[in-house]
Amino acid sequence: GNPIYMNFDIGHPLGKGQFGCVFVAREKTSGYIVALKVLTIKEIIKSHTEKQLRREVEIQTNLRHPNILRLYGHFHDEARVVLILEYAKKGELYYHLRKSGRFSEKRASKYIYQMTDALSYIHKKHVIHRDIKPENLLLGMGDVLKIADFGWSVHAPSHKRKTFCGTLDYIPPEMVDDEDHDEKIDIWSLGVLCFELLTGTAPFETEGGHSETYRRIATVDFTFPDYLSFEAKDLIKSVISSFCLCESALLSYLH
Ligand SMILES: O=C(Cc1cc(-c2ccc3c(-c4nc5ccccc5[nH]4)n[nH]c3c2)n[nH]1)Nc1cccc(F)c1
Repeated sequence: GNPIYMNFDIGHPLGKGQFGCVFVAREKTSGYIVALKVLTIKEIIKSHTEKQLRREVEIQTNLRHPNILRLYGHFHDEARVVLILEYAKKGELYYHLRKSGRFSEKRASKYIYQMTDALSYIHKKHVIHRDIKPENLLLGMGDVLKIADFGWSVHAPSHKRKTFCGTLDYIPPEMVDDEDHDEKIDIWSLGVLCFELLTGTAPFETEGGHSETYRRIATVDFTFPDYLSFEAKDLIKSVISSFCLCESALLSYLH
């Protein structure tokens, strides 16, 4: 029969993604609106992202959560791979943040709540996103947040036991970087995202180069604008510093 993309009326491009372009499309029989992401096989091979693509398809196919963009399926011909993704009616969160400069605490707290719900769902499945940022977030109807990209997500390392019995001195480096530490990377990003939604800027953003930014992250060197409520500052401080605390506590113990 016809190649499967004949089942879709292809509409306008929605955006040029990292690895390919995304089009709005309507499935002919059901009239269902979707986002089709077209990746050329040549590009996938050239950028050696085949393994990452397979992992992302596998992860995203198995995730079912209102705040995680659905991957309905995928198909390919000899030249390209096409992903059938959920269409998010209100587009990129980043666009709305730039347009309004910064969100009210009421609006930002709704998005952070939805993010937290989605993160606890994927962490229970031992999936870590590792790339939470406004550019990877979309908005569906009713202002529902949708995590769109799982390009850098991984399955957390499987652990025999949670706590170490005996001294820490003999544990290998890979065990130091344990699952809890990994999941905390997403929580750290949640703190950074919270700051960015409330102020329109990233907390450690600097005009200087990367080294300046790294220094500021390592020393948790950021300041809050005056308009933030005590609660907002308290939440961001506790989320960001809890990561540093456990990280530095563990490392200082080991040296
Ligand atoms: O590549 C992505 C993530 C992704 C999602 C999208 C994307 C981009 C835009 C939209 C939109 C959308 N709706 C809009 C409304 C107005 C303006 C712009 C809009 N974009 N809906 N759904 C989308 C989905 N681009 N890239 N996932 C992926 C990649 C490889 C394997 C896999 F299993 C998943």
